[in-house]
Amino acid sequence: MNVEKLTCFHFRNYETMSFSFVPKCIHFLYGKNAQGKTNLIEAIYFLSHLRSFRTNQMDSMIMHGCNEFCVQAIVESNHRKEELKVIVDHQKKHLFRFQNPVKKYSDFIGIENAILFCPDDLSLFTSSPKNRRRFIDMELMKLSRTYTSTLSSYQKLLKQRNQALKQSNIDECLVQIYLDQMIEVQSVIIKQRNEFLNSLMNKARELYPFFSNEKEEIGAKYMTFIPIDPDMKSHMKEAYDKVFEKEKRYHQTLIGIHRDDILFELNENPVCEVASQGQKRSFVLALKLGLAQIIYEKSGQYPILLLDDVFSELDDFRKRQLIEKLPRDMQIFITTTERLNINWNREVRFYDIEKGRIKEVLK
Ligand SMILES: Nc1ncnc2c1ncn2[C@@H]1O[C@H](COP(=O)(O)OP(=O)(O)OP(=O)(O)O)[C@@H](O)[C@H]1O
Repeated sequence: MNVEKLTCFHFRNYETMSFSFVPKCIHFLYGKNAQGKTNLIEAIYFLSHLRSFRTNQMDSMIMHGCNEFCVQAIVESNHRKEELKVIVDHQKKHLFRFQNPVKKYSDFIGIENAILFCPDDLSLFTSSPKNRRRFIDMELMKLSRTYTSTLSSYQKLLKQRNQALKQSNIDECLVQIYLDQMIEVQSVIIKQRNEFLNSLMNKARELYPFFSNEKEEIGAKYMTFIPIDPDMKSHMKEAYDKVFEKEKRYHQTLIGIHRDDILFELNENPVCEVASQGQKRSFVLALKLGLAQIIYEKSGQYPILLLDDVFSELDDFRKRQLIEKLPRDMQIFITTTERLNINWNREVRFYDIEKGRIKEVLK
């Protein structure tokens, strides 16, 4: 998959920008601090995920003093062209594919499939469970439209059940109707999340030794409120029966997949407790490149790889190993403030970014 052309209008510090990029090539975005390198990567990421990796506030991406932004791209996907456009105003996102409006996010997310590796990724191990669930959910949403609709059904049912539990006179029959449906969708979601995590870890386990000098074992466990086995639905019924009196007192659903977590492990200890920064970096690199492999196996093409400011964080050994492991067919965007003296052994293009303007340079 390749971004062939990217157009930004009133996006962060890009007033109007339209630029063509080369397929399967490494694009090296160089510039001093605060010039717009990450903004450009954010625009590509936004078209893939319909959200930013830096903020939950859509408004903050609109150029100061303007009312809306537009990000548009021509993307090559499995030898076919896709034309994608998103306009964001202060109220909402407007999606277009080949200039036709797209109503459902699930029909848009993942058409352009980009994966990101940035310094903030290390917080995956230490931040709240919500971020770890989001990591898995975003990737599954890009890979499967049915996952997106199953997840949004769950969120809708959870909201409805919570509303029913909030009433002073709780309609227990109605609460049970929502619960029966929630149990059905949760068993699907748990299975998909768990299978995805297992296959991702199989890839990551193979890749980790390339980024680590030591012999270490990495692992991950999907943590949910019931045992993951063929009897999941009856386990759920039991668990909800046990907690129902408490739910009535607290007026909300107290257990469910909206509280699940992933426990990442290094030599069977929680990563957040034992791993050094370097080990966390190696772990995330293995996860992201493992993800690229999974996407390749499922879709027949590599995603676009966005590496934001990561080379300054990696030691020489990890830099070399990363370069060696980057698939040759992958289009890659790398931001950095330093001109790197590296033999890439493949086609590389260099760009200077200054005050929201991009210009191709020789080196
Ligand atoms: N909504 C916005 N409107 C206008 N300018 C913005 C907006 N949001 C951010 N900026 C500007 O974008 C610039 C930051 O761009 P970006 O985050 O891409 O920096 P960078 O080149 O990656 O720098 P660094 O190397 O420090 O990470 C800053 O000058 C900031 O003021």
